[in-house]
Amino acid sequence: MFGFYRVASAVNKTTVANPQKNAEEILTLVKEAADKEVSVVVFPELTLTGYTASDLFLNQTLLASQNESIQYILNNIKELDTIVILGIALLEADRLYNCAAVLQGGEILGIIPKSYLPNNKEFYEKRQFVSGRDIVRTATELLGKEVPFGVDLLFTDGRDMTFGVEICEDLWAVTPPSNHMASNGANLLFNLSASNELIGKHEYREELVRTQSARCMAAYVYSSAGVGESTTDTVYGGHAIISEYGATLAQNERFSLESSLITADIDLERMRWLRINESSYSDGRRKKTRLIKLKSLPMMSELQRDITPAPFVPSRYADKKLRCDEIIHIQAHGLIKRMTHAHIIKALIGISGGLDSTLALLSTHRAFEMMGWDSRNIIAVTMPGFGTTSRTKSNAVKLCEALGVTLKEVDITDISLQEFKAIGHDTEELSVTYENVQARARTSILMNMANQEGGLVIGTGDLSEIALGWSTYNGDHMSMYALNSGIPKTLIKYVIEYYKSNKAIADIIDDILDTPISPELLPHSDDKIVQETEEIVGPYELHDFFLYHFIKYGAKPDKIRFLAMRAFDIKYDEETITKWLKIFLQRFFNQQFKRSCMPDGPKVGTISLSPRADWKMPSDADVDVWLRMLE
Ligand SMILES: Nc1ncnc2c1ncn2[C@@H]1O[C@H](COP(=O)(O)OP(=O)(O)OC[C@H]2O[C@@H]([n+]3cccc(C(=O)O)c3)[C@H](O)[C@@H]2O)[C@@H](O)[C@H]1O
Ligand SMILES: Nc1ncnc2c1ncn2[C@@H]1O[C@H](COP(=O)(O)OP(=O)(O)OP(=O)(O)O)[C@@H](O)[C@H]1O
Ligand SMILES: NC(=O)CC[C@H](N)C(=O)O
Repeated sequence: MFGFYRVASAVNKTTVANPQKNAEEILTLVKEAADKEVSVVVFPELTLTGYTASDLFLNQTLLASQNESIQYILNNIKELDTIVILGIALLEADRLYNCAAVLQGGEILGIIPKSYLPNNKEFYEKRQFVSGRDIVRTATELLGKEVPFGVDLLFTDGRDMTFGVEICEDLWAVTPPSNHMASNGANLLFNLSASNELIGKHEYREELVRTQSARCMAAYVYSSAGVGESTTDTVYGGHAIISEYGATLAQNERFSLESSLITADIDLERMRWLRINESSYSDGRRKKTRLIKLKSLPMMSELQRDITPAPFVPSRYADKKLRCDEIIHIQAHGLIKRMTHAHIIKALIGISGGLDSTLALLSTHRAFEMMGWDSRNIIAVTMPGFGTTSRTKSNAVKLCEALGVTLKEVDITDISLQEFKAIGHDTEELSVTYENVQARARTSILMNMANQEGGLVIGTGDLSEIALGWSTYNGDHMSMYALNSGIPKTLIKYVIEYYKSNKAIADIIDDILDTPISPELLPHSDDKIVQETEEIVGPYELHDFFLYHFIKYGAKPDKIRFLAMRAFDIKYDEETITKWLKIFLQRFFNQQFKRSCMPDGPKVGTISLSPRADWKMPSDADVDVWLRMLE
């Protein structure tokens, strides 16, 4: 389903040194996983014997019993598609290896030995096992059959999933084997562990799993031994973790007295496309691997993963002050460098009482504060036209007064009427010409005033408008420094909201946030806004969602629609989402020419559309292939 797979981490209740009893518990969990449409389920290290069997591993009876239990499990999973990864002790060439066995449909597909054996303090694995670090391109015999054996094994379904397996300490080593597995194409990594609990260790463990998933641009599924393991010297809490690209998707409650199983729906298609976008991934050294083909996997009937409707906005758990301060600092530092370099001490901003010019003014003001510059050198220009309402104008004026910046007013009605006359435009015809004449008049005034004042014009257009080309070419599209160009509309609102911590402007900001988004280019009716942007181009929350998935993961339109339906639930139906997604794609393609010559401006989040840095695209590319996916 659009590159999603359900994976599970199981922690079985263990009976040390009793493989047959453990096999029964394992089978119960495997059946639960299969019922939940899980593709792969991973169990803890040395699952069948228990990790803490110690010198009993050196006794023939335990090993024989373990192998019988493997056969028993194979017999019982013949009809299942779910892949099962178990920890086993393997006798090979008269040495004992601590291994992971990958089982599917009654067969062992491969066995991977542990590379790094912990051998200090509470761990003494080298007493029983040897490292399999150098085992490559070989096979072993188990239960009368030849099975691929080595650290070079990867498993693929031939579609979006390729996985590799490592064992506990492997992840804690300086160079975990999963690094190489990921470099060779594994986008899903499993770890079978036995990690005892010590004060604070679980936090470090989770961090390790999470950061390894980020470093490897993969999903990482971890299962550690738990209840029933020997407590002779240590206690095992049974930690299960599923992370994907730096985020933990699921984690269990440790210290459970029963078996547990957690699942998560991971997006492996996303991992593949992220990697294509990272040159350091492509530069990773490749080693020789053996790719084992999996049989068909269970199909997921429904996605069980939360998709955020506001991917650009920090989650409610994030520290708002930290996030906003970071954004404002990036903006302010961009502007400070530009102004000091150009020996310019004044900044000009067309101030409309809308969201974008409000943020541009606030962040410019913050930059001036940081530098101890006189805020009167910020020249805010209000330029009322045919559509300007008293609400927006008065908010603009009040904000400038509260911030102590210089406020100037230049009415653009006469200039616009003169331009209409000069080009022979009928003033009753409220066309795009009518709108753009005003937008261009404002830019022309700002730039001419900048020459007069020796100042720099601050651009206000945001990332969402830049994506949609919702600006007038060579009008508000142009400036000397596009301060908001890296911030999408949904994030602009979030940052402006934060500025309310300044009590002197809190009420004004509330009203600005409450005003419908509008270019105010068409004549108002009874001082009311007649032109609501989101009714014309569509809701910005949808466009920001589309933009994020389109750029960051190169997602196909049908997947973006699927994700949007999941994220927005009943707020928008499929027809509405499809309609605005088509508009997004059409505008994104046919408005590239505006981006190709956009002014400099700071990148703020992971997505920018600067033609010099992040996004290079022909201005005459055809959008049909993308639109067809929505038919
Ligand atoms: N691929 C291409 N390469 C080069 N040029 C291309 C082109 N496609 C069209 N063009 C040319 O570009 C021109 C069209 O672009 P342009 O003149 O900008 O005009 P256009 O994009 O048609 O109109 C601007 C729109 O932005 C809205 N707006 C303006 C200002 C502020 C806001 C706001 O809410 O913030 C919104 C305004 O309401 C209007 O609907 C045409 O003359 C066309 O020939
Ligand atoms: N009445 C006005 N006075 C001064 N500048 C204006 C006026 N109207 C528009 N502008 C300038 O043109 C830019 C684009 O206009 P627009 O109205 O779309 O933006 P906004 O009001 O700042 O924000 P939003 O697009 O979120 O409503 C503004 O940010 C502002 O710099
Ligand atoms: N079984 C192991 O390899 C355990 C070692 C590892 N450092 C841990 O405590 O998680």
